[in-house]
Amino acid sequence: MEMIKLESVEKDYGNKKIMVRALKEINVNIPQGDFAVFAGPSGSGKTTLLNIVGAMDNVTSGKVFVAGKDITNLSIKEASNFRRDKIGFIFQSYNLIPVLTAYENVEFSLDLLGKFSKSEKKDKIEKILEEVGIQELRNRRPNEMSGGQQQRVAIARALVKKPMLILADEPTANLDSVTGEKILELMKKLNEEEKVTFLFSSHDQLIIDYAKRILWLRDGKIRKEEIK
Ligand SMILES: Nc1ncnc2c1ncn2[C@@H]1O[C@H](COP(=O)(O)OP(=O)(O)OP(=O)(O)O)[C@@H](O)[C@H]1O
Repeated sequence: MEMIKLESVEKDYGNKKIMVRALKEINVNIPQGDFAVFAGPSGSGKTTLLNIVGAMDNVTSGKVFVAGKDITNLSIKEASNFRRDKIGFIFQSYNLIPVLTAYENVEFSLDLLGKFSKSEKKDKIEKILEEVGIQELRNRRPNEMSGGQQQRVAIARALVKKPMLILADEPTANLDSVTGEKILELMKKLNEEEKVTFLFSSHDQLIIDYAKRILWLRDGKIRKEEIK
């Protein structure tokens, strides 16, 4: 099954006077279970594409399908439900809630779904904290953890609801290369064992090395698709 399908996607920012065409005639097919990256220089359109796939931004023209659903013209409410139910997000700046502990940050993601009891949540959270290797840090707040540890919490938060798709925007940008590699190994394991589809945006060579599919962007166009 296709997890992501983009058909003739174009994206303009601005108005008639000052217009930036951020994406031009983008056609993409990413199958379920893939480990794919949008790669390319700064300003080439990577983040814009990731935001479109995550229903955080609308296209100017073209069609967007994710997990078999047409998400091209969702209302604000539909888009937010779609993100909550189908997608896990990981950001370069982690975006954890500072007043909550690691455990509570992960719990918050399940609370949004509103369908699990306290003990169901506990089982899921403990399992995922162990899987990402931070069980002993469960009571720490973000400012009491290293960058790599915070990124593990962010991964646990994205994964705990078992999303079909994880979107990760430059997830290794703030990590040293050893920590970045550990995080990527973890993501690869989750991709292989849990069959979660990963889509990255990055110019980090490490992510490009790990990716199974590389979509090379330049000036808002896909210049080359590389499959390993
Ligand atoms: N909100 C916005 N308003 C106007 N132009 C924008 C906006 N967001 C992005 N752009 C423009 O769209 C183009 C693509 O930007 P985008 O952020 O998607 O690139 P990127 O490849 O993710 O870059 P980086 O690696 O620097 O994050 C750039 O020319 C950028 O200046």
